[in-house]
Amino acid sequence: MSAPDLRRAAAARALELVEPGMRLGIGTGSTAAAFIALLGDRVRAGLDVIGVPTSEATRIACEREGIRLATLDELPELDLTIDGADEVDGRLRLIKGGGAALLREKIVAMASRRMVVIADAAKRVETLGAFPLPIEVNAFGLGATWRAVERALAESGCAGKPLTRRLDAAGEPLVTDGGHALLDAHLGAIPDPEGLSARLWAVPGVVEHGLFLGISDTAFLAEASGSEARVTVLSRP
Ligand SMILES: O=C[C@H](O)[C@H](O)[C@H](O)COP(=O)(O)O
Repeated sequence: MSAPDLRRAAAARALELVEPGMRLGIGTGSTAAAFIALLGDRVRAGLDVIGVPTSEATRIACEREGIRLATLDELPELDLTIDGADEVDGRLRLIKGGGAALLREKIVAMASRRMVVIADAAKRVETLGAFPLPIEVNAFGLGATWRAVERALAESGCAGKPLTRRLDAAGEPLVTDGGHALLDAHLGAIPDPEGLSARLWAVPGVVEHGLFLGISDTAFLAEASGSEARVTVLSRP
């Protein structure tokens, strides 16, 4: 059972939630790409839905599949967002942004009545933080914001942990779809995600961070079971 097979299994389970006429938030990343491909098949078979993409990459993928798209200006309320995650804990708290799309992903998820996560079961963790936490920051005053973020991390019990600037595939500083820089906090473990979230939001220059807390209510997690994929449903307690 390959990783793409597991992603497809989780995506297929989420597709069962999609009903005709729904306004969908459409996530970013390799698992969301599997969902977009399956949704495209359904759309070509006659399913009428409209989607808001969470990144330029997703917009292009959806257009290729013939999925009707809108902006959040046109559709400020969505029924359901389906998206991947980099880590999921037992309370459905997430780290997202491995693909640099966290800002649009959070805006779209918050505009949705429901956000459902699709992921390989390997993304399930006991404690968030092994995956570097992405922090999107305004490029103006980056040095000062960097220092302030380090202080916020230290106050949250994550002292002395390295902060790095995300680079793109060409090795240049990455610029997000929103025109911002991205820092990655290599924390190992986040003892208090809610506290860290509040401290990061208090830093001028921080545009958004990759902690998604209290946003998603369900995760479909796929793992190999013999030659089959088994999808486990994780619900927020
Ligand atoms: O910015 C990207 C997103 O948060 C992705 O949903 C996340 O990184 C998971 O991506 P993948 O499904 O490729 O593991």
